[in-house]
Amino acid sequence: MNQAATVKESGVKSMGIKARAVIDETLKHMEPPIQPMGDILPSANQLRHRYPVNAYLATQLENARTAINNIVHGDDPRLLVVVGPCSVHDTDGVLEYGRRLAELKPQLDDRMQIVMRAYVEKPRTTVGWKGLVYDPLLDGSHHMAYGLDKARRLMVELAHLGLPLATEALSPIVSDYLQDLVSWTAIGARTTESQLHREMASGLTSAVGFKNGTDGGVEVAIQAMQSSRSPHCYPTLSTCGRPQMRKTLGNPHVHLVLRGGRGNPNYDEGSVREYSEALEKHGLPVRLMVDCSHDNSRKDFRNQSKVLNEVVRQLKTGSSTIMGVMLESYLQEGNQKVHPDRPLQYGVSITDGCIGWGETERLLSDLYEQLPAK
Ligand SMILES: O=C[C@H](O)[C@H](O)COP(=O)(O)O
Ligand SMILES: C=C(OP(=O)(O)O)C(=O)O
Repeated sequence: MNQAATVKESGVKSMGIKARAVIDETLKHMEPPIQPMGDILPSANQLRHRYPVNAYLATQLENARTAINNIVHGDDPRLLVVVGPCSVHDTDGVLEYGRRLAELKPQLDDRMQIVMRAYVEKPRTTVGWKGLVYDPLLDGSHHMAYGLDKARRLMVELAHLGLPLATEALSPIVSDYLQDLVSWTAIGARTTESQLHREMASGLTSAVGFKNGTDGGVEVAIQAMQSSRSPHCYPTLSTCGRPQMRKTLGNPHVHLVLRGGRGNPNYDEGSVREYSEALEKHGLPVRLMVDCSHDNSRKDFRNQSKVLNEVVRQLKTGSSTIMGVMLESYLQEGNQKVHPDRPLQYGVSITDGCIGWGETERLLSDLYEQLPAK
């Protein structure tokens, strides 16, 4: 399916005629994605030029980042809701999901800030498919130039739907290809303790959520926050692709994300109180996000609604600590394995199990009813 046409035909209901004209003008200049081309990668600047952030998107991104930062700091009472697929493997399916979410979003905007997960890199516990950027054809061929191109193109198209985007920043090099399109960034449980990721986070323009470690350890995420709030100096590649020493100012918008650990949840009232005290003790803002998936759901997507209900209960008792939630959701519920001889089921995750669109719509509408008006 022609993706440019898909966006054009989507009829973004919440946008005016002027905004649509800007989108059409941008899409006119988009060429079809480059084809697999071996191990030469374009530079981040080349790809940014190919799929640019125009003036319309720049304003939208700035507004979304400001709103998210305000929520993180407690200056906006709305709930931050990061929702979307565990991973992107099929850009058509993810665009369809994005169109549905973009249609729902305006009805929720006054009580929550919706941000869509566009996770194009996946961390693995040992080995496995590492995401669209690394292996876009899902067959171990690792056409990374094609993967980067597809990922950036998808993010531009989703952003044009009016959706702020979230991603996990995994490779500090890949981050430069995509970060200008991202409004909320995760540093995952497997990399929270890594100095490279803390350095990267210290220079990102988006708010950054540090997950607690896979063993449930929250201390590493608190240390990561302390590190990333400080300036850093580190070697990397420039956006032109040359080795560069990068100096960062420190990121004041870092925060904690509770995702459970070793099969045990950590979103209960006692845990939230304990981690709030730890944040306070370290002089950090007492604001955190609860990831309803991963070990908080005991890795069963059917438990995400239970986690969300408990978060709502805590919010209703007046807790000002929880400022956001994360849900793993896609078009169809569950997940599937990639098999070379079997076609994939459309709209089903190939990484962690997700709740389906029907449940997502229901949960978000119920959540809206239970949240106080702004
Ligand atoms: O979020 C997805 C997964 O939990 C994460 O990528 C780790 O997956 P794995 O344990 O299957 O490698
Ligand atoms: C991999 C993820 O989370 P975690 O780092 O908590 O496992 C994710 O959110 O996709």
